[in-house]
Amino acid sequence: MTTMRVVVGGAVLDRGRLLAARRSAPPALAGRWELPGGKVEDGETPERALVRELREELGVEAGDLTPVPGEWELRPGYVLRVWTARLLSGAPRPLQDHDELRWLLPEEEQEVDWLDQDRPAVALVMRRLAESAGAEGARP
Ligand SMILES: Nc1nc2c([nH]c(=O)n2[C@H]2C[C@H](O)[C@@H](COP(=O)(O)OP(=O)(O)OP(=O)(O)O)O2)c(=O)[nH]1
Repeated sequence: MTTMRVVVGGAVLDRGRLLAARRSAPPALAGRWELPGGKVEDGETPERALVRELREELGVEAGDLTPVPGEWELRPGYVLRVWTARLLSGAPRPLQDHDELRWLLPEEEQEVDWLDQDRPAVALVMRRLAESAGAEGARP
């Protein structure tokens, strides 16, 4: 039986923007932008892994996790799954694995060079953000 290793990615949302993180390693991925996160460890649920990774990498507490439908192959044996998340406390800082962070509005999605594997999930999240911004704008 082959076991797929799950890499969890956090689409951290705040005030209508998505947090993008620029990888600092390994050399093949450095400089490309991703959703912060990492590998689920043995015995850990994906949601707990994501909360842990966001704490380690960004120094924040995140919650209100909602799965983004879909699963994206990263390389043989590894899949990416994504959750939207809200900040409960702290301001994100690039503590580990990243050297820059940016908050992007939906129309700024293409301003960073996302890892290819992240693009479908990022597009879904940005579409939803744009829709909810539109709905808010339409309220009296
Ligand atoms: N964190 C993260 N990794 C991604 C994304 N997209 C993508 O292809 N990857 C790849 C890069 C890495 O090869 C792998 C995740 O590894 P990682 O280095 O972030 O995981 P980790 O924090 O658990 O690190 P480690 O235990 O291997 O040191 O998945 C993404 O959006 N977020």
